[in-house]
Amino acid sequence: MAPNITTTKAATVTAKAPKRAYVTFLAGNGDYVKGVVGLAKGLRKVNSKYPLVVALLPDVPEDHRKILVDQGCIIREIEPVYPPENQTQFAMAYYVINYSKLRIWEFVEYSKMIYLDGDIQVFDNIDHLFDMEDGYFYAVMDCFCEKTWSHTPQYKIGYCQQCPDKVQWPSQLGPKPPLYFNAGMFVYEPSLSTYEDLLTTLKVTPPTPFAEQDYLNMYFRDIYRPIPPIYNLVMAMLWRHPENIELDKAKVVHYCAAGSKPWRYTGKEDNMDREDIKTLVAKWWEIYDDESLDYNNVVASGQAAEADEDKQSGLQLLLAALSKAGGFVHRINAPSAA
Ligand SMILES: O=c1ccn([C@@H]2O[C@H](COP(=O)(O)OP(=O)(O)O)[C@@H](O)[C@H]2O)c(=O)[nH]1
Ligand SMILES: OC[C@H]1O[C@H](O[C@@H]2[C@@H](O)[C@H](O)[C@@H](O)[C@H](O)[C@@H]2O)[C@H](O)[C@@H](O)[C@H]1O
Ligand SMILES: [Mn+2]
Repeated sequence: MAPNITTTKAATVTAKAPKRAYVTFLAGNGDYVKGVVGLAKGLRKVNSKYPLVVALLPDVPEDHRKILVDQGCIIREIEPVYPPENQTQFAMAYYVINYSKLRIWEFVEYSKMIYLDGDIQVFDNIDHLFDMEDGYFYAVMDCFCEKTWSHTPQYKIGYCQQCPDKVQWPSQLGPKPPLYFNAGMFVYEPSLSTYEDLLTTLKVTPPTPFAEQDYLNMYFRDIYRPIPPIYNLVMAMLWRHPENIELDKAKVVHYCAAGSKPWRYTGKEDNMDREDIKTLVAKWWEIYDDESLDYNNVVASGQAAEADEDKQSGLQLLLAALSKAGGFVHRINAPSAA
């Protein structure tokens, strides 16, 4: 077979493909930037094809922005979104800033995105989630068993959608609530009309304890499709519903249990002395500390590979010419897909 010398990089690059990216959210000058760095390196380790966009609030300091750019992230500043004034107690005080996550619907240069919290790590490639059918909102079902849920009727009667048959939903409480997702990870399609409607509807919606998570659950309830818990392992599942979890198959881990953020981990809080938790925290640090996953190092080795490729294609042109001229070249490898 003659080498295909007409397949140039430029030709491949201009082929139109829907744009996709991962996206996370960063606020403040604290240590969550470490979470985002860890996530960027984790996505690189599993060879994700798509970049990580960081939607950040104006209060993220310049040195943190630089760290992120140096890690290959695309940074996009967003304006904070505040819920209407109200007496509501959030499950955590800082959840109030999480309404700002709604701005990511504005990123319409991408047709589909996967949102990941900064306290998430990926241990396996999940690019295939972009191929799921358009028109739905995909996320993993949450668990209602931790203290953070103590304000809810679900918690009070011991009902959890993870084991819906253990405690039956009492008819006195009305119809069973719709499936409820954890908003630390979801697959969605940016859209300006959805974005505007999300923000307009928020203005007339009283804030609730789980902030934007409750709101997104309400807003997308008709198009929500649950995906398996391996795509967002909410840590409490390990002790609340071990029968629903295959830890060795988990692709995405969400360090959301109290005391589990790897960069703050002390092991002292409830359940934090478990061996599985210690291992997951150690696995996060392994990625964070791995210098070979730093963007600069990966780019450098990538450039070296590209240079080799260029040399190779130059060589191939030469060989092709020679083969035409003399026919003494028996076998030439076709260039690898650019
Ligand atoms: O000071 C903060 C608090 C939160 N976040 C972002 O908001 C997300 C949601 O908060 P968190 O993950 O702490 O909530 P949890 O999942 O533990 O309930 C984080 O992952 C970060 O992406 C942040 O950047 N800075
Ligand atoms: O602002 C609301 C937040 O709500 C969520 O919190 C989780 C977490 O706090 C666990 O500790 C609970 O046990 C769990 O059930 C609960 O849903 C998301 O992880 C986060 O991204 C954000 O949307
Ligand atoms: Mn989180």
